[in-house]
Amino acid sequence: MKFSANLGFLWNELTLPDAIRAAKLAGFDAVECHWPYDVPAAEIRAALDETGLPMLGLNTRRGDVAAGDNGLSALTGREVEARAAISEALDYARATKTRAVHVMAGFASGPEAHASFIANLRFACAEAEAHGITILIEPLNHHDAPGYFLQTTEQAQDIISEVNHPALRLMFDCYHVQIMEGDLTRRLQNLLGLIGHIQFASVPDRGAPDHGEVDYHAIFATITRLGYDRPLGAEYKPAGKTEDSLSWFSVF
Ligand SMILES: O=C(O)[C@@H](O)C(=O)CO
Ligand SMILES: [Mg+2]
Repeated sequence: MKFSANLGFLWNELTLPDAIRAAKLAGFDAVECHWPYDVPAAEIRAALDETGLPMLGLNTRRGDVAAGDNGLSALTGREVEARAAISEALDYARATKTRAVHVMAGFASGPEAHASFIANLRFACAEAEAHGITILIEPLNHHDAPGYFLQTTEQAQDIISEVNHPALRLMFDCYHVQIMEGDLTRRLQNLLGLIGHIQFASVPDRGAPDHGEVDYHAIFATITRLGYDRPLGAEYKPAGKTEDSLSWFSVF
């Protein structure tokens, strides 16, 4: 198996360039992050070049986090901000050779929110395609993100088929999908052609994948059997130091 360190959670006490170096030292094959915008892209690019690790993904800005925003692209009336966030993320991705941008929907519901999300995703896909960047959408669970627009893979599947653009893919985060829908093995199998990236964490505590209600031995075996060989995103919250949370790494 190949693994990507999600630096939003792993080594998040370090600067992002140093976290990239720590992931390399620990033996990860790739990295991904959440919101890298406080760090000049050139510094990230230098750390990636130095370590040889690819950056698999980053997220669009959430908006006004202090006011409760968690993404902008499904927010009717906030299209200008949403598209600025998408363009900013794509520029940052190009400058760092990051492969995918996760377009965050935000807290919203209903047909207007759906229409806004579709229109903003079409904008994102058209911009991304020219640069070979993938656009990801990710269902989040309703305990961690109550009221988030995108909550299930079924809803994501409908959105992907309505947008109907080759740049748009599903971020299948096993942690969120297990909480909302379960049936991980069948869902991975059925959605394989739509999946752009897979992430994992224990359920329900979002820790390392060596405990909890999901048997990651079985899930990773399924992913391998399906022929998916890209790095899987370790997006979990270490109980202590990241280095002390990595015993699962040699097991899988
Ligand atoms: O699962 C998550 O929370 C992340 O993948 C993310 O990008 C949104 O916060
Ligand atoms: Mg995730």
